[in-house]
Amino acid sequence: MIRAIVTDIEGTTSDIRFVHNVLFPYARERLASFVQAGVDSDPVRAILDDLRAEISQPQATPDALIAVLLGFMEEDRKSTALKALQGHIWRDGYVNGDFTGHLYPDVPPALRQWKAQGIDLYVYSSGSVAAQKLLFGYSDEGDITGLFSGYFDTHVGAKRETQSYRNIAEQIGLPPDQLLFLSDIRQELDAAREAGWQTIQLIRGEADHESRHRQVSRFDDIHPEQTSL
Ligand SMILES: CSCCC(=O)C(=O)COP(=O)(O)O
Ligand SMILES: [Mg+2]
Repeated sequence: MIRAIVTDIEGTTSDIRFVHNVLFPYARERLASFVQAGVDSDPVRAILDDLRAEISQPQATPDALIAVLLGFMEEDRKSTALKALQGHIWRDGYVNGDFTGHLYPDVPPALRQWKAQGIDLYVYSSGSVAAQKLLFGYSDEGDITGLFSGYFDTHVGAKRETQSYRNIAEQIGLPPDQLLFLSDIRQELDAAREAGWQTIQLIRGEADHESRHRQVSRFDDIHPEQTSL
């Protein structure tokens, strides 16, 4: 029996094009000036210190770190420091109404139905917890953060590592076979399955013929009350 559902964002609840064509360029264009303006105070100061630790360069200057961050953005590196910084930059965009967090239309009704069935809902994304709360707080359908019982980011580990799902299960406090992970990425689902979780792959675009996970194209094709997913 499924007692909690943990969902990915990019490619699962939300269009990958929103993340790559709206959020990432918005952060890239503002990254250097945001860092330069905030270099002497938190949160920027703390994020730069975390980045120095992440790259083992304790003496790196802010300009050098800006270059590292832009390089990370280029390769879509899931750096915890980069993700924290992006979350702070995106805040302005959401608050100013430059964009709203994209949600596939099938997502909010399904989340509401699962919640009404007594299933707890969580988010796990490489985007920082603050960024996740912004996306769902300023979503196409308004603030839907009330549906979620908790959020996880790379502080629990990377999404393709099995230990991350063990850590999340421990924090949620449920046995892994009562947890369902939803993602578009086969390797993330493989890691969750390895940790004993149930898994479903969202296929919002291109088919994935190498996957051994059950596949659906919409949230309303998911029926967690059925024992056999
Ligand atoms: C909180 S929305 C932005 C998501 C993000 O920054 C990202 O890199 C998505 O990565 P994921 O591993 O969740 O696909
Ligand atoms: Mg994804």
